[in-house]
Parts: sequence; structure tokens; C-alpha cells
Amino acid sequence: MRTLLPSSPHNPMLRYSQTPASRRRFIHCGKRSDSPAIGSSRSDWQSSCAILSSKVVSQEQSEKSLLSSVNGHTNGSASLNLVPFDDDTSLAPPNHKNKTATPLSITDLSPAPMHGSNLRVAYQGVPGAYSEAAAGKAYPNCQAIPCDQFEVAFQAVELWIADRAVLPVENSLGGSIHRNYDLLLRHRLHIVGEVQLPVHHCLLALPGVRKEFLTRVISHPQGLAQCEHTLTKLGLNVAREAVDDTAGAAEFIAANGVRDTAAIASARAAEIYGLEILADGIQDDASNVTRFVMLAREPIIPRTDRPFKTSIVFAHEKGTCVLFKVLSAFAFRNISLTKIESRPNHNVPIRLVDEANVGTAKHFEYMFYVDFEASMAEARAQNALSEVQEFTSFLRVLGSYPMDMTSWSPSPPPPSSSSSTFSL
Ligand SMILES: O=C(O)C(=O)C[C@]1(C(=O)O)C=C[C@@H](O)C=C1
Repeated sequence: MRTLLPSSPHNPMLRYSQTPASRRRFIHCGKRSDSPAIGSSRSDWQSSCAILSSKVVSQEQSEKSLLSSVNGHTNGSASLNLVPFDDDTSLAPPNHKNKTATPLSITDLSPAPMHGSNLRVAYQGVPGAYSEAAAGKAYPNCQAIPCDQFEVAFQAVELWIADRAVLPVENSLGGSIHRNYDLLLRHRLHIVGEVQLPVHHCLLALPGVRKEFLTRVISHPQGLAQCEHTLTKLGLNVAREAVDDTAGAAEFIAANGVRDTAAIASARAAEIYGLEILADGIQDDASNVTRFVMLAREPIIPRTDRPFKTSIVFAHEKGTCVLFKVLSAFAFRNISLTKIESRPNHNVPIRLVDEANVGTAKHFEYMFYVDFEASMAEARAQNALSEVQEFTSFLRVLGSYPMDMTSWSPSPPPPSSSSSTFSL
């Protein structure tokens, strides 16, 4: 995938420095276009890092954090932690912060508030990205923090630069966002909620550009996948190029004055970057929806008074052989599965099998991700997981969280080339 974003002066995103992975640090590239952008030279990045590090240190001091390094990464004199320790009283429920213990009350057991005032929420992309809209839906009035990569959003939460991350995991047309499944496993954040966002794509170009001028359409790979057929129906058989996010594609066109290229992005991106909407509602299906997960450093306490979903990941040395047994643990308890995903098991990608002198077979090894409709507070879910544990060599609960039950209406039907919705 081409990364167009770093060339733009407008990026206020958190991003990695281009140092080796072992020395990666966050940098923040200043505010949006209303403040001078910080350049992209190594020294600019390093000073940005220093500012960020010092902010984290002072935050830690004010919170009397007792944490040092986690996962083997220290940041010089700054001690950045990735997971909470037991003795960090700032993480404890309100009653726990007092030396004199008081009984837990019902408010301590409430799930994290759905309103997002004062919450810093990391998302991948630039302003105008669907992920930003999802962050706003998950945590209204939050302070959305753009990050240039999914991994940066994970780390922003781990390093206390953000309180939550909202990241896409699957789309009804484009399928799974595999990278985030891998990252869920690699990092130690918890899924604390989900949000489903109707995704309504537009075709954007510089003012005055006409369809005939276009030689290229750029977008996030999901954006391209979700509009594939409609683009063809519109006669746009031009090059299609993947970039980091939909709004970043719009920003690239605006910042570089590219007149032969259109972006697939949101109407809000058109507004932010001063582009014209050449076509509206170009997703291949009117009910195009992306599901995002909300991630936090701590899990929420599962409840039974509203519909919950639980996400797990598991593996077994015997690979797919156990899958049927695992799934039957849910079937016998009438627990519906809403999603199954398999990813390569990066620790053991291949298993060699010597089947009695017939030669050596190479089996691929997988991690299986399952979402099921039950709360971990329910006995049937707990029993199902005890059974699953017997069949698996690795099992982790990624989170038990309220299902997104908000109603939504699909976008208008996808266009045909003769549709009046289009101004191509
Ligand atoms: O590029 C964006 O605008 C994003 O927020 C990313 C993303 C994705 O990763 O799926 C989110 C929603 C849409 O499905 C298209 C792209």
C-alpha cells in the first residue's frame, strides 16, 4: 500500500519515527493546518518525541504512577507502561483509592460511560476518516486523536497518550481488517465495546475536475473494495491505488493539487479538504456497515442486564482438528456465534506432520478468533469457555462488552450509471 500521508504538511497524526523498531517512539506532528506543521526531519521528530515523553512523565508523576518499563521498552528517563499493575491505585475503582475500604456500590459496577466528554480517543487516519466518525459515535464529544497506523493507536492507549482506541475490525462488504486481529493478540488492550457505522462513500476531486480527466482513484483498500463494482458501472476503469485512509486520500489530492485523481472518502472529508463531490453513495451495497471495537487498558465488568458479546482467541497444537469440538461447546449451550476469523499463528506458522511413511505434510497453523453472543457474567458462557479450555493450548478473552444495538437506516440505494444522484 502506498503511504501518501507523510508527504502532506497537514498531518497532525501520531506516528512512528523512522528509527528501527526497537527504538520506536511516538511523535506528534503538531496541530492541524491552523498551526505551523512540524517538519518531517529526524531532528523535528526527535524534539516532538521529547515533548511527548515529558508529558507522559509529568502525567505519571501527577498520578503517582509506580510503573517502570513494560514489555522491555523503557524511554530513557521516562518510564512508560503498557499494562496496569495491581498497586497502581489510580486504576482502582473510586472506593479502592481510599485507604479505608468501603463496600462496592452499584455505581462501581457500572460499565464505562458511553459518553465521551474529556476522553482522548485514538483512531487511525486523518480528520474526516470514518474511524473518526466511529470514535465520535462511540464516545460523543471525545477528543479524537488521529494516528497514522493502527499500531500507533494501540500504543497511544498503552502509553496513556489516549484513553481509548476505536479501530475497525470488519466491514459488511470488504470483510475483515486482518491487521487489527493480529494487533489485538500482540497487544494487551481489552475490547470494552463495539460500534457499527454505516459507511456512505463519495467520489471526491478538486473543484472543476470532471470524470473524463480522471486517470486514477485512490482510497483505503476497504474503500476501494466497497465501491469496486460501482466504479466500474460508472465507467471509471482507471487505475485504483490503495493509501492509508480514505480522508488521507482526499487530503493528498487537496494538498498536492492533483487534478487527474479522485478519492473515495466521506462527505465530511470533502468539506474539510475543499473537494467537490462528483458522485454520492458509491458503495456497492446501501447497507454498507463497518464494525469497530473500542479498546481500553482495563476490561469492563460484564453484565447480564443487556445484550453482551464476548470475543475470544484460541489455538491448539493440532490446529483445525479441534475447531469442531470448540464450536460445539457453544452450540450445546445455544450460544450464537457472530464471527469466526482465522489468522496465521505467527509463533508457529507451520506444523510438520509425518503421516506413517507417506512423507511429511506441512500444515498451516492458525489462531482462531470467535465472537459469541453472551456475557462472561453468564454461567453458560463461563461453562462454554471451561470446555473450550480443555480443547485448546491457548485461550484469551479479548473482552466481554455491550453489543451495539443502535438502529440505523441504510444509505440510499447504490447508483446506476444513469442515476441522477451522480454528477460525473
Ligand atoms: O479510511 C478510513 O476512513 C477509515 O476509517 C478506515 C476504514 C477501514 O479500515 O475499514 C474504516 C471504515 C471504512 O470501512 C473504510 C475504511
